[in-house]
Amino acid sequence: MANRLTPLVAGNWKMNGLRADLAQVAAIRDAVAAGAVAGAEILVCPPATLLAAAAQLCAGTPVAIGGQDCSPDAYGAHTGDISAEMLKDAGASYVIVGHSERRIDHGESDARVAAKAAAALRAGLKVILCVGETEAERTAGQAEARVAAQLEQSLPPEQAAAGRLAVAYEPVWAIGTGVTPSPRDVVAMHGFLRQRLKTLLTDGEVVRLLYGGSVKPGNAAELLRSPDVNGALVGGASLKAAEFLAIAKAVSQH
Ligand SMILES: O=C[C@H](O)COP(=O)(O)O
Repeated sequence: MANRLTPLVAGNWKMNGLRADLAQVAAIRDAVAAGAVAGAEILVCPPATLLAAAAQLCAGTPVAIGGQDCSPDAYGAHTGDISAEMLKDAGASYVIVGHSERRIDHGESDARVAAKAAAALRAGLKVILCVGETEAERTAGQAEARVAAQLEQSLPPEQAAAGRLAVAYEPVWAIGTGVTPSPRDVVAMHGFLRQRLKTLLTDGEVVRLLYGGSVKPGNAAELLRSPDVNGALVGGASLKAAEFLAIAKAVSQH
């Protein structure tokens, strides 16, 4: 049966944004509060330096704020790291874990990603777990095997995850490149991930599956229209409120 889950449209600002850019968060908040994207849940994940201020701007509104990563540890001698508890305390309700930029830049293993997801859930956050194959893996016909392995090995414990997990499929070769899979390939991979989730989790049918990788206002409707695509994880196009809102509108109108 096709899923009819409330779509989640998440903006990942990555290492972008100064205090002046909080005006974009305020613009998103105002548009969402005015009902511009009714039918979709909206999340902004600014850099850690802006998280508390963004959360303050959006307090009491439907716009959620999230972190881009968290430590597997709750506190301690881990210079530069930020715990899930700290994100929660700053006003976050979500955190992204296992983004390919973290996996590649910081050598994060599936086991470490799973520990981060578990830590986030323990702290009371919702989790967006990212998976995705490289171009070489796709060319070698290993895309499904790769994302299946990442999914299985990065999942937090089932009981903790219930109702608080989303999975983002982000082919590494589509991130920030302007190149996307065909809508047909997105449908195929999301269908595959849905089947895997149903095998791995009792609530696998209702875990939202987001697509990420060069989503823009011009391609959002086409890329995100399948019933197993339950939203988007948007990078570059989330930095400007107008572009992000245009994507959210395209998603919410499905
Ligand atoms: O987390 C977001 C993704 O990595 C997609 O980034 P992008 O929209 O800039 O391609």
